[in-house]
Amino acid sequence: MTVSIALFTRDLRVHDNPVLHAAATSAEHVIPLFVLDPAITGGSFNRPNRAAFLADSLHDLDANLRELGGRLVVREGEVAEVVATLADEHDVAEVHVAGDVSAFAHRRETALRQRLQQSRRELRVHDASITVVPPGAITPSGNDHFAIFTPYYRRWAAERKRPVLAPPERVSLPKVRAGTLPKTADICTGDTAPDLPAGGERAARDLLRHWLDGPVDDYGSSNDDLAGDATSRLSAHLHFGTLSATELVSGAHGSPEFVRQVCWRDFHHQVLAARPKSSTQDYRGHGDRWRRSEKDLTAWQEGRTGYPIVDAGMRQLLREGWMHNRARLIVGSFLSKTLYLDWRLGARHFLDHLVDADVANNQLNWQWVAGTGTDSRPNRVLNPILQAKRYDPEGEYVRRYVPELGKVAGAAVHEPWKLPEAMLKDFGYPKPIVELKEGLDRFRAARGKD
Ligand SMILES: Cc1cc2nc3c(=O)[nH]c(=O)nc-3n(C[C@H](O)[C@H](O)[C@H](O)COP(=O)(O)OP(=O)(O)OC[C@H]3O[C@@H](n4cnc5c(N)ncnc54)[C@H](O)[C@@H]3O)c2cc1C
Repeated sequence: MTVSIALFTRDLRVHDNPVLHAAATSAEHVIPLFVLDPAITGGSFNRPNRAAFLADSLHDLDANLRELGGRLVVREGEVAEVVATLADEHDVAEVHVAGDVSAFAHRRETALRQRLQQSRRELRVHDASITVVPPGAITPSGNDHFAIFTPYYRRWAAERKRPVLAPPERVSLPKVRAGTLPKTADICTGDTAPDLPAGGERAARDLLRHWLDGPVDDYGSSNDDLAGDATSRLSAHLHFGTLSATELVSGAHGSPEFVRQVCWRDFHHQVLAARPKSSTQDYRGHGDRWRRSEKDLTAWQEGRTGYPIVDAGMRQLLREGWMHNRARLIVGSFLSKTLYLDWRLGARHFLDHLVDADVANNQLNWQWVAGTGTDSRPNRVLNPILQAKRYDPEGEYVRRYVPELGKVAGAAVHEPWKLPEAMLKDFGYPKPIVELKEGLDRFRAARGKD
């Protein structure tokens, strides 16, 4: 009898899963394993919104594996130790795991390899599981990664993608104790966002079907329409791997604008893989000496800056654990440029609340917005009023998330300070915490651009 282990990390699905597929075809029996590692549950990345999504996803994965004749095996403990012990108990020949790019993932892979080597067992790492094109698989001449998106995208688009894999026909377990599927509270305590989406592969596949059935065709013309909410909302599923990016791209090939956007995800992963320190250190420093202001930071976090479009984005984050990409760009520029506060503070707040947050996409998008990353125009500053009028022309998005301004019709909602003083007071909405010109002058001076 041969046994393999499929170690799930952030590939919590049975469809198009190279790890599960290889483990199930390389041995007669497979142990589909998830390990709750205290290094994760005790770390600063573990937050209620993602914990709830993870718990949903694990329960759903278990249900999907049961339909294939198996179930999810759960253990708690240090991952390399747990896997090695289980491998010894069942005389496992191969352990399969997805390749990943964060510093934690690198440490996990090294520890697993070393620990398994002690008992001459093999670790097989599947690099095209989390991204479409494995990080490092394509490089420009003379560099170990692409630092500019457009040339990366050209090469990425031309690259041959692996075929989409069907779920294994059968998942046959050896006799093994299943362990206990965790509830959200077992992973992390604290309040979740009131309108948090559900996790799990079934929810992902419902969204995918709906998305590919029509909305994806309009992506190029509507992805920046804040009120239209016309993006896929698949980001958390891509983060937890309840949907495979390869399958998404393969199904969406008729919408090149959408596929190009998904490519940003691979782009940031290959930057982080080559420059692990860019999760905390400037990718391209400008010698910034960021301001410090608890008051400004709190106003931004709570959505009380006095700029309705910024506040709407920040409150969407608190309500849903998710924010529209255009709003992320606006609030990010506002924090790091208009307020000139350290991008790491913004990234930290996003990590605390975003259900889709991951190190590559969050930290490197923050660096892009702050001009310390891969943006070729690092000193551009988004004017929140112009952005609001362009991407929320009727003010609908703002009224949805800033109810105090619910009675202000049309685009007037973007400049409440122009309303009669008494009316504004009645609404209880704050005055702007900074003049835009003051913020712009300060930023330009700091970057030596005045
Ligand atoms: C400051 C800031 C922080 C961000 N933090 C994250 C994060 O932690 N996690 C995250 O997944 N995305 C992040 N993004 C990127 C983007 O905002 C989200 O991926 C997107 O809003 C998710 O919604 P959607 O699934 O409807 O996207 P869609 O527009 O439908 O796009 C489809 C998929 O493409 C990928 N994608 C789209 N845009 C980007 C991008 N700019 N960078 C990387 N991948 C992208 C995502 O996986 C997304 O789900 C951030 C952007 C900014 C400006």
